Amino acid sequence: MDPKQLAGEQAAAYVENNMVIGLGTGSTACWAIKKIGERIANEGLQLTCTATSIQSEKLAEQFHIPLTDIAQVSSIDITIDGADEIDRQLDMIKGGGGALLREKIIANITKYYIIVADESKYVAQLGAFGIPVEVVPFGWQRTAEHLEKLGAKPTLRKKEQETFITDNGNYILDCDFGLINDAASLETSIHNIPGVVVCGLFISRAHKLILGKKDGSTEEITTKR
Ligand SMILES: O=C[C@H](O)[C@H](O)[C@H](O)COP(=O)(O)O
Repeated sequence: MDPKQLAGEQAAAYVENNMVIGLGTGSTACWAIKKIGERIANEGLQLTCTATSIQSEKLAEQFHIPLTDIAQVSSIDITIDGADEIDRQLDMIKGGGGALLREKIIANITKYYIIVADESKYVAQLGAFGIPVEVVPFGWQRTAEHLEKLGAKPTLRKKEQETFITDNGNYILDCDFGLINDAASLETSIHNIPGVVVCGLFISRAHKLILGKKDGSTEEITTKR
C-alpha cells in the first residue's frame, strides 16, 4: 500500500464520535479525509468538520462529509494534516500545496494535532525543502527584499507559468534559507516583516506523527506539549 495512504488511514482511527475535526490538505491528508468519509457512512459517526483549503473542502464534499465554516468553530479536538518536512521534535515546514495560512489558523485552535507523512519527510534538520511564505500581493518585491536581508533566496511561486494565488488571494515566496538552526526565532523574524501573512514553519505544534513506510509498516512518534 502507498505509505501516504497507510499513514492517512491510520490517523483516521483516532477520530471519535461527536468530535470536532480539522481536515488537512495534500496527497497524504486526503487519505484521512477519505477514511473519515467511510467511517461516517459505515459507523454513523456524528462529526463537526472544518477544512484547511478549498481543495480539501471539495474532497470532503465528494466523500459526503458535512462541513462547518471556521466562523462557527472555536476549538478543534483533532486535526489531521500533512507536512513537507518534519524533524525529531515534530517541528515542521508546511505549505508546499499553498494551504499554510488556513492550516496555521486551524492548527492554532487544535487540541491534538496529528501529522501524516511518508518517511521521506522525516528529517534530522529542517530547511532543504525551503520555507513557503505567504505574502500580500501589494509590494511583494519589497517583502522579498526583507526576506533576503534575513538570509533567504526567495522565489515567487508559479503555477503553469502564472503567479500562484492562494485560497486567500495572496502570493507565495518560496524561501531557501539553507538548513535551519533556530526555527522558532526564524519564524518570529519572518512574521515581523510587513507584507508577510504567514510562514510555513510550524514550531511546537504537532503532538503525533504517523509515518507510512515503503515496507508497508507504520511508526507513530508522539511528543508531549
Ligand atoms: O500546503 C500544503 C500542506 O502544508 C500539505 O499538508 C503539505 O504540503 C504536505 O502535502 P503532501 O502530503 O501532499 O506532501
